Amino acid sequence: MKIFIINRIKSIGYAFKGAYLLFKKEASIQTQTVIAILTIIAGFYFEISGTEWAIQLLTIALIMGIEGVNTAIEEMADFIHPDYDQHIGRIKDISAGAVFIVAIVAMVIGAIIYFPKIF
Ligand SMILES: Nc1ncnc2c1ncn2[C@@H]1O[C@H](COP(=O)(O)OP(=O)(O)OP(=O)(O)O)[C@@H](O)[C@H]1O
Repeated sequence: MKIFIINRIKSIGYAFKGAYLLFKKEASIQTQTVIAILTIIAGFYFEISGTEWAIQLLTIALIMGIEGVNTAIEEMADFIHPDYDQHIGRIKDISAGAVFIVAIVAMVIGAIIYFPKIF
């Protein structure tokens, strides 16, 4: 049991290190952080409901989480096969496509929440 708890604490430490690397190194995550802060400010300004807060925060977490996974896939692809390769290109395109899908849905969710409050 003690070993289990120590290992879990170590895992949290590794996860913190990974999140720190993402925020420090990845321009796309930095951009998304700025957008997330702006939407949180907008949430307070327009006094969105509890449900809208939950959906907004979930959307922010989803987009940043999937961007983190995309970055990890790109890093792994570059490590395993640094040279140009059609398959690596396809893997990276599919990974970027996953981020794109979430980003489109996030924009639609933003429009559903804020359009009625602005217009
Ligand atoms: N080794 C490779 N072989 C073939 N095509 C590649 C390779 N590396 C990148 N590409 C192509 O270039 C695109 C961009 O790849 P890249 O790794 O620069 O990602 P990115 O989205 O620009 O990420 P970031 O902005 O985080 O660096 C890929 O989606 C793929 O189409």
